[in-house]
Formats: sequence, structure tokens, C-alpha cells
Amino acid sequence: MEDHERMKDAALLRISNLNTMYGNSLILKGISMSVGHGEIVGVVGESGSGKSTVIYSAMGLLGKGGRVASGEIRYKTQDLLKISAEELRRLRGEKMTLIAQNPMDSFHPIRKIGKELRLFVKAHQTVSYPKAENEMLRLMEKFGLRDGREILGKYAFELSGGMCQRTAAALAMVRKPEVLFADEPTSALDVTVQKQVVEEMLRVREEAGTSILIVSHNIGVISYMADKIYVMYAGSVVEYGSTREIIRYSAHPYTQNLIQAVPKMNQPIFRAAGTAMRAQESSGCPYVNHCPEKKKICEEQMPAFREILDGHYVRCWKSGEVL
Ligand SMILES: Nc1ncnc2c1ncn2[C@@H]1O[C@H](COP(=O)(O)OP(=O)(O)OP(=O)(O)O)[C@@H](O)[C@H]1O
Repeated sequence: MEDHERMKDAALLRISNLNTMYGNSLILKGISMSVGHGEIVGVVGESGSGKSTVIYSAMGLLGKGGRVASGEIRYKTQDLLKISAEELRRLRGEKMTLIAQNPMDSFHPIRKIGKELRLFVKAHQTVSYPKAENEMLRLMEKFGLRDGREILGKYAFELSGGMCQRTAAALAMVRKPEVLFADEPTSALDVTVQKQVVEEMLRVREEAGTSILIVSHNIGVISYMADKIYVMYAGSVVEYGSTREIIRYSAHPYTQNLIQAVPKMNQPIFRAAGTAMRAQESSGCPYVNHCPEKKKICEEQMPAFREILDGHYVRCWKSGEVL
């Protein structure tokens, strides 16, 4: 275990040294992250940096050709990479829920939405169906879906993209999971509905102690919600710490670039599609070709994490003594 991971044993979810591949490409390169009980963790980074792949690795939902090559994903005492498919499916239904970037992925393809809710109630047995349905309808209405009862009688493919995303958000939250994975949960929504979804996620955390791992391009959403932020670049975490630290005192040139590129805090982070994945594949820092402060050593060696302030870690030679 690396130094920067030592304090995290009490975490509800702990990802250690995760390497995930699609085909022959190494997409996640030794990712470590932790999510505490009731903590909201934000993951930022440009398109293609591997944010969704972290979530899909944890949920056992990688697309075709995807596989975890090595690492550990520990939920409480269980290693999610070692439990049976059946156990993982059960956890996904009851303890961990997902608001997927493509909302269709949040639903069973040939099950009506009301049926999904019924199955959850049956499995969970801590809440009655009428109570769960009332809460579902309340959430849907909050998200601007007034015909909630009608939607419950439909399949996801019968809904428009925006309706599907709002319904997926409601279904993920009504379960009051222990961990909610939210992959761009507000991207297809207008600003008013975005705000409602964010407020309801905060409410679920407040009421049920739900831990949330949220991936978003919208740094406004992340800085408003998250307790802690991980910054990813080209499949690696380059910096992490408390939200205040990362937003105000970012130390990695990539994080600084990311934050400066957002003129207003409620605007999305720029999407330089593909840049991150085109990053150099050598043993040096993946950001070296874009870094205004690069030195020779940056081309040769990937720096280790250094703690620059309590709980604020950065992986950059600039913050070390070598330069
Ligand atoms: N099903 C898949 N098959 C092959 N490659 C994939 C698949 N899903 C993701 N990838 C590749 O993995 C890399 C990381 O993708 P990922 O979706 O995790 O990035 P991201 O940071 O979430 O970006 P975005 O915000 O655009 O979704 C990309 O190069 C992508 O092409």
C-alpha cells in the first residue's frame, strides 16, 4: 500500500492500484481512490481520461472487451473483483446504484420502469411498494416529470433522452443506496432540473448517509457538491484533496489549466476530446507534452504522490525537491 493510501482503511469504498484495459489498451493506470461513509467524491478530467471507466470497473459493468487487469476494489470488507457475478448483481440492485452517462444503461432493457421499482422493493424489504412509489413520483415531479405514473408503465426505450436521465436519477435515488455512482448525472438536463437533481443527491446523502462518487465535466456541480476531488489525466490520478484545496490551491499544472479554463464556476470544463488518451505512453508524466513547466525528469519518470498539505496530494515533479 502506498503512503497516500494508508489513512483510507475505514473507507466504504476503496479502489487500489486499479489497471483496466479495453482490448490491448491500458485505460486506467494504477488508479487509487477512496470514498468514505457519507462522503461525496468528485472526479474531474477531460473527455477520455477514464472517469467513467472507474465507475464501470467498480460496478462490474465494463463494455465489451473491457477487463480489470489488476488491482482491488473493496466495498466494506468485500473485494468486488472477487465476488460472484450474482453477489455483485445483488449489491448493484440494493447497495450501489448508478446514474449512467447514457441513461439507457441505467435500466434493464426489457423491463418496465415500475417493474424495476417493484423488484427493488421485493429484494430490499425495508420499504413498502406504495411508499417507494410515492417517493419515486415525488422525485420525478421534482425533476420536471409530472406524468410519473404513466412513465412507470413504460420501458426506458420509450422515453426521450432527457426524460430517461431524469427517471434514471429518480430510480437511483429512491433506493437510498449506500453508494451512488453518478456519471455526468446532469449533462442532458436544463439548468433548473440540474439544480433539482443536485439538491436531491445532497438530500439522499443527508437522509440516508449515502456516499456519492460523481463524475462531471461541470466543475460548478463538483465544487458545490463534493467533499473531495480527484483529478484524472490520461488514465492516472494526478492530484486529489479536499474540494477547497483543489479549487483554490491546485498544484498540478493540469489541474490549474482545468480550473483556469472555466471562466465561470457554473460552466462546463472544456472538452479537448482525445488529448488525454493521446498523452505520451512512456514512463514519464503523461502531461509532459502539454506542461508549460516541464523539466527533463518529467519525460523520464512518473513522479510519486507527494502530500503538499494535509490530505492534498499531487503527482508532479514541480512540487518536489528534484527541480
Ligand atoms: N466500451 C468501450 N470499448 C472500447 N474502449 C472504450 C470503451 N469505453 C471506454 N473506452 C475507452 O476508454 C477511454 C476512457 O473512456 P471513459 O469513458 O472512461 O472516459 P471519460 O473520462 O469518462 O470521458 P467522457 O467524459 O467523454 O465519457 C477512452 O479512450 C475510450 O475510448
